[in-house]
Amino acid sequence: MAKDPVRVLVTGAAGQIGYALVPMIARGIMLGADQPVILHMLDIPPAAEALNGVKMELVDAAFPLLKGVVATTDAVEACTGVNIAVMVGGFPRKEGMERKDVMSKNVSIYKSQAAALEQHAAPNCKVLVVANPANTNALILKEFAPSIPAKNITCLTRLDHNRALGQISERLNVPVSDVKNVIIWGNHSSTQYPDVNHATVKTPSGDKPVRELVKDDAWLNEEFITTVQQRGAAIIKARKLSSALSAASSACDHIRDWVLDTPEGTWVSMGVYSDGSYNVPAGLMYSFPVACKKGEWTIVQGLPIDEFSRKKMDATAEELSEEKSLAYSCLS
Ligand SMILES: NC(=O)C1=CN([C@@H]2O[C@H](COP(=O)(O)OP(=O)(O)OC[C@H]3O[C@@H](n4cnc5c(N)ncnc54)[C@H](O)[C@@H]3O)[C@@H](O)[C@H]2O)C=CC1
Ligand SMILES: O=C([O-])CC(=O)C(=O)O
Repeated sequence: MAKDPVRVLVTGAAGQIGYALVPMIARGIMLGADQPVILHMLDIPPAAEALNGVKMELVDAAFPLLKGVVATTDAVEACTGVNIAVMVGGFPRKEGMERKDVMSKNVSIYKSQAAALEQHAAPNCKVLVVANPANTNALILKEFAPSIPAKNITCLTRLDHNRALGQISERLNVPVSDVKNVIIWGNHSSTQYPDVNHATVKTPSGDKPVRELVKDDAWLNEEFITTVQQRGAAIIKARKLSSALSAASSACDHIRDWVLDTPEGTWVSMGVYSDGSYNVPAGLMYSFPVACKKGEWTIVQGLPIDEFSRKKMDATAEELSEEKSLAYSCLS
C-alpha cells in the first residue's frame, strides 16, 4: 500500500540552499524512494516572486513522489501540519563576517517562528535548524516553543561531519563511504572540534583506526582540524557565496538518519540539547556523536576523552554559552 505523504517545511526556500534542497526532498533523497512528500516552502515577501518561480520549477520537474507544494510568505500557513521542518531561512554570513555578526538578525526570526511551529506543526514534528548561528537559533527555537519536546529540535553539524570524512578520504585516498565515526563536538563555528580519535576506515583486514592509517598526528591535530573548522569560510572565499549543495545534501543526511536509523556500529554528528553528557554543560545546543533508532537519537556514551580533546570540547562549549547570553541580550 502506498504510504501517506509526509509534509516537509523548508524555510528560506527561495534562497540558495533552498534551491538545492527542495529537489533533493522531492526526489526521495531525504525520506526514501518510496515516501511521498508535500513540500511547504516559506520565504519573506521580497522573495515571493522567486519562491513562486521555484514552485513552477518543481511542477515542471514532474517528481513522482511530490504530491503537493505550498509556497507562501505566511508562517502560519507554512507551518500547518508539517511533520518535518528544515529551517534554512535567515540572513547568511558574507565574506569577512563572523557568525556573531549575523546573530541579532537571526535570533528574532527564530523566536517568532518557534511560536508558529509550536501552534501549527503536526504533533511530534522533527525540527532541523540550518540557518546560522545554527546552534543558537535552534536553542532559541527550543526555548520559545516549550511544548515541542527538546529532543525534536536539532541543528545541522552534519556538513562539518561530512567535511571531516571528506578530508580523511582524500588524505588516505580511500572511498569516503569506507570512513566512519568521526565526531564534530560543539558549535557549528570555527571553534567546533572535529575529532578523529574514534574514527575508522574499512580495509580488507577489517576496520582500522584513522590515526593508525594516517600516521601523522601533527597533521591530524592541526591542519586537519583547521581545514574542517574553516571550510565554510574557504567556500565563501571561493564562491563568494556560502556552501549550498553540500549544506542541502547534509541536511538530507541528517533527517534521513534520524528518521530511518543510522547503520549498526555507526554514529553521526547532530547538534542536540545537551543533557550534561561528556561534562558538556546542560542547556546548550551542542553537537555530539549520536546513533538513531526508530526516529530517536541518543548520544553515544562512554567514549574515552583525552586531555587535548577535553580542552577543545570545553572551548567550543564556552563559545556556545557566550552566544546564548548574546542571543538573549539581542532579544531583550
Ligand atoms: N549549518 C550549516 O552547516 C550551514 C548553514 N548555512 C546557513 O544557512 C542559511 C541559508 O543560507 P543560504 O541559502 O545560502 O542563504 P540565502 O540568503 O540564499 O537564503 C536565505 C533565504 O532565507 C530567506 N529569509 C530571510 N528571512 C526569512 C524569514 N524570516 N523567514 C523565512 N525566510 C527568510 C531569504 O529571503 C532567503 O531567500 C544561512 O544562515 C547560512 O549561514 C549555510 C551553510 C551551512
Ligand atoms: O560558513 C558559513 O557561514 C556557511 C556555513 O555555515 C558553512 O558553510 O559551514
